[in-house]
Parts: sequence; C-alpha cells; structure tokens
Amino acid sequence: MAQFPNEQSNDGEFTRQEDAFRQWITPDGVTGFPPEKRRYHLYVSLACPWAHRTLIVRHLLGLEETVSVTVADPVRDERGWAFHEGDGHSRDEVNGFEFLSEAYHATDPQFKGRITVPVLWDRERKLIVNNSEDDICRMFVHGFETCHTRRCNLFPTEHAEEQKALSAFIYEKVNNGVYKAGFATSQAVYKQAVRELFIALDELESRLANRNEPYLMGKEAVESDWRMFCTLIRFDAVYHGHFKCNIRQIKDYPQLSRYLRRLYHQPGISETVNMDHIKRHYYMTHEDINPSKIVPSGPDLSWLEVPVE
Ligand SMILES: N[C@@H](CCC(=O)N[C@@H](CS)C(=O)NCC(=O)O)C(=O)O
Repeated sequence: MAQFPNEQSNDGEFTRQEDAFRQWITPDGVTGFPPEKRRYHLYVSLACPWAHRTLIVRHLLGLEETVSVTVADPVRDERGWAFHEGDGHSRDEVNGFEFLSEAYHATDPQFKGRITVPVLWDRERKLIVNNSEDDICRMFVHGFETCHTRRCNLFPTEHAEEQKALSAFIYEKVNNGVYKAGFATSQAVYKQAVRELFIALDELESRLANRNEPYLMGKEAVESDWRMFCTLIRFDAVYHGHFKCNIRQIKDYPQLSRYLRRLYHQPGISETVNMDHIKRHYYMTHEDINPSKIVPSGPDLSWLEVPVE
C-alpha cells in the first residue's frame, strides 16, 4: 500500500503534490500582504524537513519577534497535524485550531489535497498566505527585509545561477530523493531512487573535498546549505532506517559529516533540531512503512555534538 495513494504513480513512484497556496508578501504590500510585525503566523512540525528550513531562515534573519510560531504534535493520525499541549508542541493560541486542516478549510472550503506543514497564516485576513516552504523562505528574505534583526546573505547575487542549479539538484536528488526511496512501492523504483540519492551524496562529498571551502558555495552558508542541512540532520536517524536509504550513513562521509556538524553548531541552529519529534514522527506516522510504530533506540548521534575545531 502507498503512504499517499493520490500521489503514487502506477509504477510505484511517489510524485509529490503541488503546493496549493502561493500568495506573496512584498515590501510595498501591493499584493495585499505587506510585511507587518506579528501579522503573520507560522504553523510547523519540528519533524518536517521542509518546515524546518522556514524556522532556520526565520532565526537567521532574526524574525522571531515578527513572525510567531505554533508547533504541531509530531505524531499524526488520519485527522492530520494537530495542536495540543505536549513535549515541544502546544495548543494554537492564535486561532484555537485543533487541526491544521481548519486553516486549509478556512482558506479554501473545497480543499481536497494533503494537509501539509509549513503554513504561513495571515492573522488579519484570516487565511493561508502560502504553504510552500521555498516561497516562505524567499518571502522572509525579500518581503520582510525591513523587519530583519540579523544579517545573513542567503542568496548572494554573484553566483546566483550556480546556486539555483545546485539547489534544484539538492531538492530533486536529496531532499525529495529520500522520500522517493522511502515512499516507493516497487523494488525497481526504490532501487533507482536510492542509487540516484547516493550518487548525489557522493558528488556533494567530492564537491566539499575538492573546493576545500567550509560550505557548498564558499565561506558562508547560503540557502543551498540549509536545504542540505534539513535532510542531512535527519538522515542517520530516520532516512537510513525508516526510508531504507542504507547504503551509507552521513557519519561515514568525512566531508559531509564535518559539514553537517559545522552547520549544526552555528548559533541558534541546534535549538531548531528536535530529534525526538523527528524520530517519533517518521516511525509512528507512516504506518504502511512501520506498522508496529516502534521507534528505534539508536543510532548514537553523539558525534554531532562535537564542534568543528
Ligand atoms: N511542498 C511542501 C512540502 C511540505 C510537506 O510535504 N510536509 C509534510 C511533512 S514533512 C507534511 O506536512 N505531510 C503531511 C502528511 O504527510 O499528511 C513545501 O515545500 O513546503
């Protein structure tokens, strides 16, 4: 059985649904969405790699006071993402939603797709502005410029084309690659997805070794690095076992493991990582893949805690 039958091709391939809400916050507000302090609210799961990147970008730009956040329970049942008090998650103080589906149906009563995090909500117009993590990160960078309290150049203009191609490659082969392997329902599709994933990881390992720079594009971490981070930080704990991406672990890659530690030890980043939510979400929510819902005790991730010199 497929995890998400509506997103499964006949030959067993997971084909991710398109994001439904793509409105835009601009500095001049001509779109009807100006960047105002505390007007917008982010609904996330700390388990989700896509939502994770919005939290990281919010932190890197110092938007914590501007955009508030509610964290969902990492374990979903058939009703989808839910908000209530628990370890590292809470009730929804903004709208009192019990389920994230209420935000989707308030925005579009006919919405029939899969309810996903992250969601950027407009308190004033009482609707979802955008549910694409890529768009949300870009809006944090460009739409909220007047609200930034930290400086961070996530899209440096000098190598924009190269970065765009690199991010597209990472998305296709790594971020979504692990899902293609994990959600495959045929041996051939799984095998191909895992092969492409590890070819990509090997390539990125070589890139770091050959360029001898701390990050993919040079001396500073940019959007492509944080895109990598959100998959790498989950890799050994969930993608290696649960999604069967088990040719190698990240800790076996000298460059990638060091690179991951370097990103993890940047100020404020480890605080965005909740391994308990990550493990419980994957192992307890995808029932078709892990019917017993048993969450493995390992692996030992203490190597991550060692700062890079
Ligand atoms: N297209 C979304 C992807 C978000 C997504 O797939 N989120 C997953 C969690 S990792 C989700 O909410 N899944 C809901 C479900 O599995 O029903 C984005 O780019 O923001």
